[in-house]
Parts: sequence; structure tokens; C-alpha cells
Amino acid sequence: MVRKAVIVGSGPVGCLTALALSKAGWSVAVYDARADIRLPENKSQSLQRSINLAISSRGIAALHAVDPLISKRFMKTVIPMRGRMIHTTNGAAESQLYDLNGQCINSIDRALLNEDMLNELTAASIEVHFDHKLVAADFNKKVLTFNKKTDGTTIGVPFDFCVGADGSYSTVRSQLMRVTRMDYQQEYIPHEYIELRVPARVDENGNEQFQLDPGHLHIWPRHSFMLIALPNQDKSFTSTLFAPTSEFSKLKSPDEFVSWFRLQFPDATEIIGEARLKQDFLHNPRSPLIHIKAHPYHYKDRVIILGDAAHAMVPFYGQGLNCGLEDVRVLDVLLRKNEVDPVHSISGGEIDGRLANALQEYTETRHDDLIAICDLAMANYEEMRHSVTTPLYRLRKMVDGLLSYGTRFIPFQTLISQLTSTTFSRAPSGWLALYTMVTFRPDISYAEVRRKAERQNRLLDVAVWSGLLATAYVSTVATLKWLKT
Ligand SMILES: Cc1cc2nc3c(=O)[nH]c(=O)nc-3n(C[C@H](O)[C@H](O)[C@H](O)COP(=O)(O)OP(=O)(O)OC[C@H]3O[C@@H](n4cnc5c(N)ncnc54)[C@H](O)[C@@H]3O)c2cc1C
Ligand SMILES: NC(=O)C1=CN([C@@H]2O[C@H](COP(=O)(O)OP(=O)(O)OC[C@H]3O[C@@H](n4cnc5c(N)ncnc54)[C@H](OP(=O)(O)O)[C@@H]3O)[C@@H](O)[C@H]2O)C=CC1
Ligand SMILES: Nc1ccccc1C(=O)C[C@H](N)C(=O)O
Repeated sequence: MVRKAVIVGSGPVGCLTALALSKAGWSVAVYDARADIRLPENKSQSLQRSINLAISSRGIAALHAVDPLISKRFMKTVIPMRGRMIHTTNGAAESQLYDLNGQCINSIDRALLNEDMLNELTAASIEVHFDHKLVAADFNKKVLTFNKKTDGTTIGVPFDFCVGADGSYSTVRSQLMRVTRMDYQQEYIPHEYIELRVPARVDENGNEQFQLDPGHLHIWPRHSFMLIALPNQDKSFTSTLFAPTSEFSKLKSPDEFVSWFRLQFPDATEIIGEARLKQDFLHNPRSPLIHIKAHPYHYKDRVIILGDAAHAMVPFYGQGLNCGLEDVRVLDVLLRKNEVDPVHSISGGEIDGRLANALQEYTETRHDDLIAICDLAMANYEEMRHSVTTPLYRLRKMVDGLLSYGTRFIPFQTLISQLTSTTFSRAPSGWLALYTMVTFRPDISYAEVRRKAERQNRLLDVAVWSGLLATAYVSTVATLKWLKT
């Protein structure tokens, strides 16, 4: 008999998991607390979080590993961004490329991505039950309890394998804590964000045009806070202001907000317009930023948490979703490696040793990667809002560029074709910039990225100190010689 996998959450991570497990032969059902976001009457629900997001190599590689055609279809809807455009206070703009070989990150509409993934589930005849909120789970009896929003009734859903992809406030995770000794850490950072829309401009021929270069992710770094903007297909930009709550609290009215905004971002004020700024300030939510670390991610042979449910991170590296999709690729490889058989029948209290091993291996091998990217994401905030403006940062980018020169470039198509059967390869020799490894090298695990970056930093420190000592030695010897003469 084919065993049943129940996925909780139909966000991008839940959808990709459903596709991967269905392809592997499981009977799959997906449950989500929300209504179907594809229906016109529910569209507003899908607009709660960022309008667009940046998808890059790790996310694309994961989509490709599950189904190359899906990743091809998604890539048709993205806008490539080849670098950061840094906007200074005096209105100047400077482009900083993301990668020496011209690789890009890609702006994608969040709602469209999620809707397309749901359509993939429909095409694969996977059951999706909307308006079903998980309220309890008995992982020993293998039964999930859902509350049906439509009539308020409660139903019990039996499962063989449960995947929790139910986001940062995961109920699967909280139920998992009742049966495992889970270490858990949740932290709200002192910053929050609000989204502001940069509309398209209408040119002299009546056509809509972008107001900023769509080939860049725009950043207005202001040290303790920053504004960013990512392009949309309709020629608008979604701009996000990240700032400490203490800064936001000083701005009591829309007028105060606009005066402050004009002072900090005069050029952005012009393209957004004061009236729209006031409206967005009044109507758009100011949302908190959270990061979550947990361990382990599984229980026996029957439940695992993936995506934000396992590791919500601050959005500053643009990696949260990429990492969540990568979780699915890693799990898929481990299920195949351990020869998990979805048709194998398990009776009563029996444990499926292969599935248990695969989940154990997932927890053991993935934890360091997830901690590494959560920490790197936090560090990238400092880089984006402050370091990008400093001469030392520019010098470091130049040094990285020079030192990477001899390192072999592996085209993305070659990389992803190798990734269907392995989790990660060994870090390659040669110099690679941290940003390149995090964003464009899905063959290197996040933990290995961090280790290699630390090794490279130590080498540079040694080189700089040796250079300084050598200079000091030579000048001292020269001075002594001169004094003797
Ligand atoms: C401002 C911002 C910008 C971001 N930008 C980027 C970016 O550029 N690039 C990037 O890679 N990542 C980005 N992220 C992170 C990204 O949004 C998340 O990592 C991603 O949405 C996680 O996907 P998920 O499928 O795990 O969870 P979600 O998208 O949160 O989906 C969870 C699903 O579970 C459902 N659910 C929740 N509770 C229950 C329940 N009890 N019962 C049933 N269903 C339930 C929800 O309704 C939802 O549909 C950003 C995040 C923020 C906040
Ligand atoms: N890393 C980060 O900083 C952030 C990441 N995100 C990601 O974006 C995803 C989608 O966000 P969005 O659609 O706006 O979802 P929400 O943040 O609105 O939350 C989704 C569900 O979680 C529950 N929830 C919300 N806030 C809390 C809380 N403080 N404590 C307990 N439960 C809570 C709500 O359940 P109920 O209906 O029962 O109230 C809600 O239905 C999140 O799930 C998360 O994965 C979101 C915010 C920040
Ligand atoms: N998508 C985001 C959302 C919020 C904050 C940053 C991003 C980024 O993608 C930043 C990009 N990786 C950068 O380093 O320039």
C-alpha cells in the first residue's frame, strides 16, 4: 500500500515538498490554514508579507532538482538584478556588481510564485485542503487535528509521514516540542519594516516605465537604517524601509514621517511622491523581524519541519526562501540515499528504519548550515546599511576580485545538473568571495561557506599584518642607517 505524506502549509516550501514526495511515489495531501490565494476574493490575504523577493541559485537549483521544467517556467517571470545600486545622501548612485562572472539574483513576485506552485500541485493531482488550520498533533498515534474554518468543525487526519512547512509560527514545531527534547531559540531584532510602493512613471507616449534601473537591487544605506527597492513586472518597485523601532516611534503622524523621509531619502521621496508615502505610512503594516533556531528538526520516522518553520531568518541576505527550498532538495537526496520506500507497509508501532535514518541524517547534517545562514543573514544587514559606503569595504571587494581571478568558474547549468544526487560537494580550492559562495554556489553548504570565508579572512589578516611588519622593519632599518651616516 502507498503510504500517506501530509504536508502542513502550502507556502513555497510546502508546495515543493509535496511535488518532491509525490514524484517519489508517496500519496500526498497538503493542508493550509488560509483560503486558496488563487481565488480573486482571497487575493488580499496573499499580500501580507513582502510583495516580491529575491530568488537565487540555491532556490533555483532546488526547483530544478525536483522538476527542471518548473524551474524553467519560473525563470520566465523573474527580473534579473546584477548588482546593488547604492544611493548616497547627496543623490549620487553607484553600481556594485554581485559577481565577477555576471551572475544575478532575481526579483520574483511572491504571490505569483506561490500561485504557480499551487497550480503545479493541481497539475500533479495532489490534494490541497485550504481553510484547514492545524491545531494539534499526536505524533505517536500519527494523527493530525485540523480546524475547518468554513464550518468550525474539527477533523482528525491520519498520516505516515508529516512535513511541517507552516512558517515561522509553526504549529507542527510547537507540537514536535512535546515529543522531542528540542532546543529552541526565538529572537525579535530591534528593527522592523514597512513596505512602500514606487509607482511606474508614464512616458511621453503614454507607456509605463521604471523610475529606477530594474537591473539592480537599490539600496539607500543610512548606517542605522536603510531603504531598499526591488523591481516588479508592472514596472513598479517594492521598496522596504528597515529601521529600529525606536526610530519609527519618533514619527507620530504621516506628515512627520514624510518630513523625516525627505530628509533621509530626498531622491526616493521624489519618485514615490509625498501623497503615496503618507498613504503607505497610514495603511501598510509595520512588521517585526524574527529569527528562529531549533534542533532537532525531526521525530523518529514520522515528522520533520522545513523552511521558516525550522529556521526563520532575517531577510537581509535574501536567502530565507532559497534556504527553505534547499531544505527540500537536501531531504529528497537523503530519502533516496537511504532507499526510503513509500510503498513499504509499516504495521502498528513498527518503525521504518530507513526513513528514521534519513530524517536523523537530515537533522545531523543540516543544523550547522541553518545556523550559519541565520548568522550570515544578520551580518549582511550591517553590510547593506553601513559597510557598503566605507572605503575599506570597497578595498575588500577589489581584493576579493583580484584573488578570485584564477579560480575556475563553473557555469550554473553545470552546477545544477550535478546536484540531483548529492547534497553538497567539497569546497573548491581557490579564492571565492563570501557573497558569491552564499548566493551562487548551491554545491557548497552554508556551513562550509562560512568556514572557507573565515579561512580567507585569516589569510588576509596574516597578509596585511605581514605587510605592515615588513614595512615597519624596512623603515626602521632605513632610518637607523640614515642616522648612522
Ligand atoms: C520582508 C521579507 C523579505 C523577504 N525577502 C526574501 C528574499 O528576497 N529571498 C528569500 O529567499 N527569502 C525572503 N524572505 C523569506 C521568505 O519570505 C520566507 O523564507 C518564505 O516565505 C518561507 O516559506 P515557507 O513556505 O517556509 O513558509 P510560508 O511562506 O510562511 O508558508 C507557510 C504556510 O503555512 C500556513 N500555515 C501556517 N500555520 C498553519 C497551521 N497551523 N495550519 C495549516 N497551515 C498553516 C500558512 O498559511 C502559509 O501558507 C523574506 C521575508 C520577509 C519577511
Ligand atoms: N524572518 C522574519 O523576520 C519573518 C518571516 N516571515 C515569514 O513570512 C511568512 C508569512 O507571513 P504572513 O503571511 O504575514 O504570516 P503571519 O505573520 O501573519 O502569520 C501566519 C500565522 O501565524 C500566526 N501568528 C502570527 N503572529 C503570531 C505570533 N506572534 N505568535 C503566534 N502565532 C502567530 C497567525 O495565526 P492565527 O491566525 O492563529 O493568529 C497567522 O495566521 C511567515 O510565516 C514567515 O515564515 C514573516 C515575518 C517575519
Ligand atoms: N531580498 C532582500 C530583502 C530584504 C533585504 C535584502 C534582500 C537582498 O536580497 C539583499 C541582497 N542579497 C544584497 O545583499 O544586496
